[in-house]
Amino acid sequence: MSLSVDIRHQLGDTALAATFETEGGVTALFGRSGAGKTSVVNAVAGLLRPREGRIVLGDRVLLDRAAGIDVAVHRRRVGYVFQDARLFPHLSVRGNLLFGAPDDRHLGRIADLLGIEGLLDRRPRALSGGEKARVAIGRALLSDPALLLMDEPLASLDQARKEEILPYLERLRDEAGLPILYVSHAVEEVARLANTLVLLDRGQVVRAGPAEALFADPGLAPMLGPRAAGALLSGQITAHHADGLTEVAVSGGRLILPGVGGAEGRRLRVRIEAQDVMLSLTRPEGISALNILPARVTTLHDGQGPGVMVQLAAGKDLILARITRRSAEALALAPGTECYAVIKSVAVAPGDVGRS
Ligand SMILES: Nc1ncnc2c1ncn2[C@@H]1O[C@H](COP(=O)(O)OP(=O)(O)OP(=O)(O)O)[C@@H](O)[C@H]1O
Repeated sequence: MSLSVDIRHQLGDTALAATFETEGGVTALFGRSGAGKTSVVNAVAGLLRPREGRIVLGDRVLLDRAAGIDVAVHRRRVGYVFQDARLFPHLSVRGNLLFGAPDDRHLGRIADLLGIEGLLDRRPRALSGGEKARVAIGRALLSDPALLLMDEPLASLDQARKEEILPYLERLRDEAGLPILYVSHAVEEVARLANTLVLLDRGQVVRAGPAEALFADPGLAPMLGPRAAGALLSGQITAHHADGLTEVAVSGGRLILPGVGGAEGRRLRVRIEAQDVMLSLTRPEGISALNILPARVTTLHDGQGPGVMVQLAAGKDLILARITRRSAEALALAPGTECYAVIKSVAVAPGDVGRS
């Protein structure tokens, strides 16, 4: 289901002006603190009432200032998951899940989707942070929403709990069939989940579009953080090896990655960080790195320091490599240069690999 947002509002000193469209899946709102992410989500929920604009979900107009339409919060059919789970302490997990649900028909399916079937009779105080987050997501889903809003749902969790929940969020994205507007300022999370990326800065949308294209854009690296920049490759598991490595076919060749779970044939999204990619003009021999992909330089983008971000085409995928300007000059890299992208297997962390 599509969502179209086109709003303007004054927030103190910040002029919020957000325009973007998405066809469904996960749309991530990304930007630094104060960029306006929560305000956009609140406007979609109906909690913030923009001075001007239009918000349309599927064929329902939620807001149209010019036409005098402003649908009330409880009629918008949006589920909202906050950073802190906000569960009711006096209700069991079952009671929390069914609070606001029209009936309990979907309780079993949603509890199964989120892996909380065994927790239904517990009270929130007897849950871990990750379990609380999953119950909060379940409660939002059971209210029969047409759209799910998630404002930093993992921000209060440690890395291990985040890793625990991300696969459930991927399932939700792929199986629940409802659009998700997802606020985060964690690049890894956005890289795992987003189909569409909306980059916000000081209240304005800087860029909006398909996540793969934006992650591969060297010009956006400063905004994502040069150390966090990295392209997304789509691949498919072809074999699990006895030494714990997994072979993944990508359009430009094959990658050997450390222990990726999933059956052969499973489609994956792999994030390769730009700082983990080396470039060579000849195919390297006698090197420990297991991944060597033939590639062609498409663009070079100067950073502010001594670094340069190189975008390469490897098959149908784009890769980013962050190298020094000195190296780029020594190799005489220019658009069209044929080279090899060299990636250490262990540089790809388990959190960089997700379902696609
Ligand atoms: N009611 C308000 N009155 C005045 N200014 C506001 C109000 N609400 C938000 N702002 C300002 O608008 C800007 C955007 O805030 P918002 O909470 O949407 O940002 P955010 O990107 O979600 O930030 P964070 O990542 O810190 O949650 C901030 O500068 C904030 O101070």
